[in-house]
Amino acid sequence: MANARAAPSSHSAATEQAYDGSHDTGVLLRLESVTKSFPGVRALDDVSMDVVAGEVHGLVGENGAGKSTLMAVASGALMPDSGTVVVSGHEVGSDPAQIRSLGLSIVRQEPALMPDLTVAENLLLGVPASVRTTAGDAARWARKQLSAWSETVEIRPSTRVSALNPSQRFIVEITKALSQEPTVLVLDEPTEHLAREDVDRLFEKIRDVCSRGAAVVYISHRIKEVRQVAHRLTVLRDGQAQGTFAAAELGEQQIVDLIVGREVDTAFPAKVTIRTNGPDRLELESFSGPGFAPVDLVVRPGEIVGLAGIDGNGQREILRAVAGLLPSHGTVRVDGRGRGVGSTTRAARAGISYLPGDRHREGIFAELSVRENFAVRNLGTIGRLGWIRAGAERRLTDEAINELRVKTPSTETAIGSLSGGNQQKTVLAGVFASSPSVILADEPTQGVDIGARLEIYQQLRRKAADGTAVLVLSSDAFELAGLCDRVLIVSRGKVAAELTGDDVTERHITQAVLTATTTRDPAHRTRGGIWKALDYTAAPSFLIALAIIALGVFTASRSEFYLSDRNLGGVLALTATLALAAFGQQAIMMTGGIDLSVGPLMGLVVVIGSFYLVDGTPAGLQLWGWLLILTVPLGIGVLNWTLIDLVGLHPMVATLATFMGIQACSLLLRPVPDGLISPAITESLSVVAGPVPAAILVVGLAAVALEFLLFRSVTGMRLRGVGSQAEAARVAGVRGRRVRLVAHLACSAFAGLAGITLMAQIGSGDANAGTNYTLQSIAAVVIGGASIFGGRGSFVGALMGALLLTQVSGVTTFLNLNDAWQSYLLGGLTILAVTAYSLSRRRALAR
Ligand SMILES: Nc1ncnc2c1ncn2[C@@H]1O[C@H](COP(=O)(O)OP(=O)(O)OP(=O)(O)O)[C@@H](O)[C@H]1O
Repeated sequence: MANARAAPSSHSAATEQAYDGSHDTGVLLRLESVTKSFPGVRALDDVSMDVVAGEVHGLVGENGAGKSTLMAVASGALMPDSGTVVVSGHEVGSDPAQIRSLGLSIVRQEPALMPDLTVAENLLLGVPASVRTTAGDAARWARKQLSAWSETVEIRPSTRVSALNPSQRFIVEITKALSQEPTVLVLDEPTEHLAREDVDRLFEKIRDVCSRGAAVVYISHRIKEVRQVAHRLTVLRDGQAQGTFAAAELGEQQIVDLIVGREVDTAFPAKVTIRTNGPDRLELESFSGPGFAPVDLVVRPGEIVGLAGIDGNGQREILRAVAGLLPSHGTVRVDGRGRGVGSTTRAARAGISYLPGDRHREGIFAELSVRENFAVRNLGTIGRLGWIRAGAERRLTDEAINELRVKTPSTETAIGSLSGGNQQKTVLAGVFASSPSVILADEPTQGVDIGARLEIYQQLRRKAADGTAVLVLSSDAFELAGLCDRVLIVSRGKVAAELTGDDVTERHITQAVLTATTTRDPAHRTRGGIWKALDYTAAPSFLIALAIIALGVFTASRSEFYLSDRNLGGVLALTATLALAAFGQQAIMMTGGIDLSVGPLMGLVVVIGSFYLVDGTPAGLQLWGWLLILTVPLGIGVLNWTLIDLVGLHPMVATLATFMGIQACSLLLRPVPDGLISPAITESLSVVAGPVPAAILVVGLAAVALEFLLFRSVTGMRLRGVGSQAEAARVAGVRGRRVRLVAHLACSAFAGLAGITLMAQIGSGDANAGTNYTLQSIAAVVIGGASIFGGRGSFVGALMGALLLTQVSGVTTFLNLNDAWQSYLLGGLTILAVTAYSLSRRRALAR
């Protein structure tokens, strides 16, 4: 950025290329008169733009100008109010799958990845079937795709996406887009989280894409990058196109003026040294944590200190440990006080305020309004005696968002609907207003437009001048050079160099980062330990097996009858029934749903059987009975799906309604238990092989087959993908509704099968026979490792969970415990399992 003011430029005839159709033959993406409004805002107003073969087309504009919305329309994710989209010569509607098959790939500001799926699975699901390999070959194929990005890439195909840091998520997203060999590649602020060497790699890929005749749309606020890479650029302002220009003919300042539409000062605020006799504002002494060795560091009042380094060298971990987000050892002093941090509450109490680098995951509460997002960081100022002072809240919010020029229809708008840059500004406004002693800022200007970027630099400088210590982490050496008084170069977990005074330049920082040669202390590598082990899919089954064996051995030592054939056979038969119900519950929970109607449905099957499958019923009528037993559950599955997916009811509400409806039908048909099921049928359903019921053998084989389907087939990946992140799955071309329909049908079908085995066990028509199975099936899958939020679980885990629950119900008798113990044990086990699994997931998340 030049230290100069420039006059706003007009759209000179020399730079603007009016499109006269001469490029028609090479147009790969055409947007014509596209208009799109959201409540309170016209995001796009009659915007037209052509992207031609072989070019990089820059798309620039302030935060909220409409760039992402335009590309969402181009990729089919959003339906425009009017206007047309033509991709590779075909006029298209809002059909992401069709547009993708025509060769348009998009890398969004927030990667559309499914967090519970592995890197390989995300890559596989994200590409069209024509490019895709088989599920069994996914790991090898993914490794190949990733190594095309870089031979030294540190992303393993088997790692869950939830454990990746933002930069790695972008690399996976870009790799996914590139592996489709796109005709039009849209990159929406791809470099905000990338380290310098990855930016260079990306530019190389962009050149490759163009050299094979495809086109790239490049959205960025980094004008230098846009000028470096783009052939032409289109400027958007307040939803209107300001023209398309040949990039080489525009200077940096001209681009800035076109974007902002007014005179902009692009100078960094002057650096001022403040001298005080007081203690250092922030002091780290022998401060160590996961990913970095003991660090000594001070930030004096009024100082802005930068942290630089190649991504993954520990600089982010230092910042996060000071913020209390990572465990640490050593001393942190703020104004000479304090000893350790260890938690975010203690950090906040010490006056440390953290601006997260991962805005989507840690920075915003997407469903809450702009006002609430601001307020949550300033409860100390706007709260009194536990209550929010509405007047102060409104006033401070208005002031803060005006200062940073947050573009929002109102402060009551949900922050999730703002453009990325405006979200970032809101989070920053909250941090600034909290008047902290120390500001830790991780990539403070990510996604922020040029005008606001300068405002942020000025605010940081003003905060520093007021005595706040500012520690900034940025992958942009230019930003660090312009903003910081000192820059620390972190390499392999250690501070390898310090640049001060005149040495704080972009060139010196880049040079120091690239030449830093410390060695990492092996003791400070990240440790996963037990939590990481628990995060593996098979871990719950393993733990349950241990619990079953321990409980079994203990009970057998107390009662010789426990290991009798009769008891074991009984436990296994009951397990088969519960496991079948749990398989159904698992299928639906995998998609993020829940089915409360499972139990009554089992009861209804028993009731139907008690009318048609009794001795003396003609064969034709028995056949009719079997037909009903098999089809009624499928009908219930369709009904549940209709209520949830088509009518829009919450799964809990919808299936509670069907729970009551089915129960009422069963009670109407069988107000009291009656109707003896034909012994011939119950006996044939209760065949045993030695002490082992055939049913449990079939159920065991089914669990293995289902597990294989879940983890080794594209269908299984889709099921998990929809539950893990429905929107990302949709972007990946997965038809969520269809997947949920299959899950509902599977759930009810398994409940029907469980009803049949239950019928064999109780032998007569009892409307209440199945009701307990609803909660038990949920408990079994949760103990088996499923997440009630979807995306995680296991059929083998569900079977093991069912076995443990059945075992627990039985052992109380052998241990002479009263019946209440069944509930204690059941509740205790569920809480223990859920706590262990959710802790393991949190600990396994990216640092
Ligand atoms: N789903 C939505 N609901 C409501 N408003 C929306 C939605 N998506 C975008 N907007 C609004 O449309 C306008 C344009 O947003 P868009 O994300 O396209 O801007 P942008 O140019 O990409 O900005 P940035 O550079 O900050 O990413 C903004 O005012 C934004 O708040």
